[in-house]
Amino acid sequence: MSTPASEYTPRRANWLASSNATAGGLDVDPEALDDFDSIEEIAWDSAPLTYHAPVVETADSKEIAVAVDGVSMVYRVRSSTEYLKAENRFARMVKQVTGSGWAEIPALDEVSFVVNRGESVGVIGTNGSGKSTLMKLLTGKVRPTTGEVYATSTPVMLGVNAALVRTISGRENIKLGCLAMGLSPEQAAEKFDMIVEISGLHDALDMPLKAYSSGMASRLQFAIATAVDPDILLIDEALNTGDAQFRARTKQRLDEVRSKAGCVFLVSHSLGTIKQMCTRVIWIEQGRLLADGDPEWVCSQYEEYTSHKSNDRKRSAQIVYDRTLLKLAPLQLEFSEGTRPTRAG
Ligand SMILES: Nc1ncnc2c1ncn2[C@@H]1O[C@H](COP(=O)(O)OP(=O)(O)OP(=O)(O)O)[C@@H](O)[C@H]1O
Repeated sequence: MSTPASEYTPRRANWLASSNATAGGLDVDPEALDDFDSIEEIAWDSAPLTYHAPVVETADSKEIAVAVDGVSMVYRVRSSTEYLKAENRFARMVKQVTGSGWAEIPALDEVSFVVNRGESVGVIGTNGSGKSTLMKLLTGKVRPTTGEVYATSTPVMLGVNAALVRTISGRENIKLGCLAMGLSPEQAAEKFDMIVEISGLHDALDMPLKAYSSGMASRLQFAIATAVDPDILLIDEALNTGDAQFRARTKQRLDEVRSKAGCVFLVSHSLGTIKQMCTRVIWIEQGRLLADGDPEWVCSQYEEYTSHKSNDRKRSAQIVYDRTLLKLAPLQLEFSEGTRPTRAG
């Protein structure tokens, strides 16, 4: 799908190459310079950036499961302070009295990618980067501000928020949950063993739910939610509640979905879970698609980025951001006649 990116020469390397002459023979280790923001400033301006032309991708209707085509999302929310930004005094007073100031919160910016059947895609990014927004758009329940999401079948969001009844047992909750998700009583009975198996709660099945720990309840909710057999499955953070055994069983279930020619999206802050479960990783940062590819590589860039961020090394974080972005070939989607999948929703 992607064209090999031309090699990116880190700016610091360029700077060091030119500075060797002036370094008076001193042996300077580039890595040792990482913490010096002033040096980063010099490095920053010394090398030009090169950007790729977009890769035009013709979507193959036999392979494709989801296509996200130039999607941007801006939330509009009422803001109590927005009136201060009104153009003149009168407008400001009106807004102040009516409280009608609106603030715009950009969440996604021109995101494009294609996911084929059988893929399991991890979605990573720091807090507020736009992962959940992307998931909401994939379900089709929320429309993007611009761009379009296409899917061959309606993606199903698997959350841990399916309602459970506290006063009845886990066993009864499984039956009730399946019926609530639209399964017939026969289908619910068929799925029962699998749900118990995934939840790992064999011994606690007849206890009322109020006696479950929150982790146990989450596992039960998650297991019930997996009873539906969606073609495209979206999971947002749900896997963080379980232990290693629970994750292993869940992986098995996700592999089943994938093997039935479906695809899975998994949002998680746990890179271990992502690497274990996914065949491909998408990194969304500040609303932009920053990387899309091999889980090991994308996660390692992300780890480097977050480590710089958490140590307040803004320049170094920015360098990792830019370097990673340069490896991404921007995608321009093209549908051949009659092959455009339906809009998600
Ligand atoms: N319903 C909403 N109304 C207004 N702004 C929103 C809404 N939902 C999300 N946002 C904003 O959109 C941006 C992206 O949020 P989103 O929840 O998609 O990020 P995230 O990557 O899932 O974050 P986290 O990892 O913390 O769950 C944030 O700036 C957030 O404040």
